[in-house]
Amino acid sequence: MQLVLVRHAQPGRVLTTSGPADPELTELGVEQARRVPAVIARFAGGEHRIARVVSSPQRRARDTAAPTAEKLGLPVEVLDGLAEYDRDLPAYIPIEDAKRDFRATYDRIKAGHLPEQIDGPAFVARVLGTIADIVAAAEPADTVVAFAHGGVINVLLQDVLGLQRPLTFPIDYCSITRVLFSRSGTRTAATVNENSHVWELLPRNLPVD
Ligand SMILES: O=C(O)[C@H](O)COP(=O)(O)O
Repeated sequence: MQLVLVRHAQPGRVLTTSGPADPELTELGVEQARRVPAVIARFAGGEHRIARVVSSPQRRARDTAAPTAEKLGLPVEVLDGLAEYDRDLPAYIPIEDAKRDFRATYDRIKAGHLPEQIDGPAFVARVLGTIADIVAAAEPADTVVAFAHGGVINVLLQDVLGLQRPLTFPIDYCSITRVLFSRSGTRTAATVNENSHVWELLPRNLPVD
């Protein structure tokens, strides 16, 4: 089966809140999310079918999933285990803002490490367990589309590729990463961070005023 992982679109910045930060998409994020359905629909055809659309419970992932699920005529199945490592934190700073305003946090992520306050092994076990359940429930010709997060996608890639650090890859908003699971148990990272469908909508590629 093929697992197509889509990182959520750009969310807003939430700095102070009484509970966990759960930002909505920005206008740019909504536009990015609209680019996803046409790309995903190409994975259906022949004996291949898109069997499920699953999502992290966080709003930025669910709202990114919505246009794709609508185009496919499938529900968005929320899976708690696909939540990002930051789900209980009271702040969300988009990575392009962190680069400017929270340099130490940004540098730590870019060096491949989860934030200090995160229980890394518990996060990895929760994500890998959830993905193992998705794979076990799928038929060999199925594609499952999972809307998730940079950390979730990275720790799966770490496991599949045997990498040392949890956060090796820059995973762009609405980019697509595909992992193949064979009947015999072989796992293959087919593509990582495919982003041409949103290239000019990525913050670093926007026109400079
Ligand atoms: O890149 C980030 O901002 C962090 O890894 C948080 O993950 P997310 O933005 O993909 O939820």
